[in-house]
Amino acid sequence: MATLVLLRHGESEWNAKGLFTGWVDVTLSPTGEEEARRGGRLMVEAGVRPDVVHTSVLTRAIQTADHALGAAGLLWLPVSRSWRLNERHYGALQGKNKAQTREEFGDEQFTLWRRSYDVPPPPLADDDEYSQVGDLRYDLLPPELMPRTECLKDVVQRMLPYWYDSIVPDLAAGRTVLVVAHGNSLRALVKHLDGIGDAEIAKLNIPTGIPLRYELDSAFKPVKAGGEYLDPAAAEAAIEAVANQGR
Ligand SMILES: O=C(O)[C@@H](CO)OP(=O)(O)O
Repeated sequence: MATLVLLRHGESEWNAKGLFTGWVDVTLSPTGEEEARRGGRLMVEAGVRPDVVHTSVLTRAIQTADHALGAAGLLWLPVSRSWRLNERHYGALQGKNKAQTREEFGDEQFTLWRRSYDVPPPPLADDDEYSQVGDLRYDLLPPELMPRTECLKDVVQRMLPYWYDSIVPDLAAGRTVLVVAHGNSLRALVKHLDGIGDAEIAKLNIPTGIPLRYELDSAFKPVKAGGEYLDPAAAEAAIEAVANQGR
């Protein structure tokens, strides 16, 4: 049996403003920093002690890991980072207000772009102010892998090699693994873990800053579907709020 803990970053400055973020590298809001510290305290209270940490290369996930580990007295843990855990690239929606986008394009199109499995938003132009083309942290990324937009299916495809090549070996070695990432990269991982269907995944939302614990069997599949939030009541309310963004 292996323990995996998933943690979505705390509220970011753009979550607070209701903007589509994707690969834009925004920082945590003060609320998000506190959420992250609380996430660390929840792990301590539940007796969950990660041995290793994996984060995306986006600042909000890195800051969340640091705040959570700091609160848990575990800042010294080994950390690996990968672009494969990044938030879904939101294409031309990056930087746009969610409520305004819903008003402009209608609820059906908004929901399709936001939660469908295989409909990506239009691509983001390389010279757009919110493009990541030229960002130093992607220097070693083969140019053909650099996204201009992604649907959730694309995220599953680029995330799974990291799951199998980097996270599963840690679990197989008996380590408790903490993954600090994003709403949609974690939806992609949960879809894989729980075997959620392409249509059903539209209904799954992940709250900020609340650790989600999975016990995994020898095939690295959940012993209990859906895992367990370390604060289930807070998670329920926060999930509802994420689902209703833009409304
Ligand atoms: O803007 C984003 O990058 C994501 C997560 O904050 O938004 P959504 O939950 O709408 O997919």
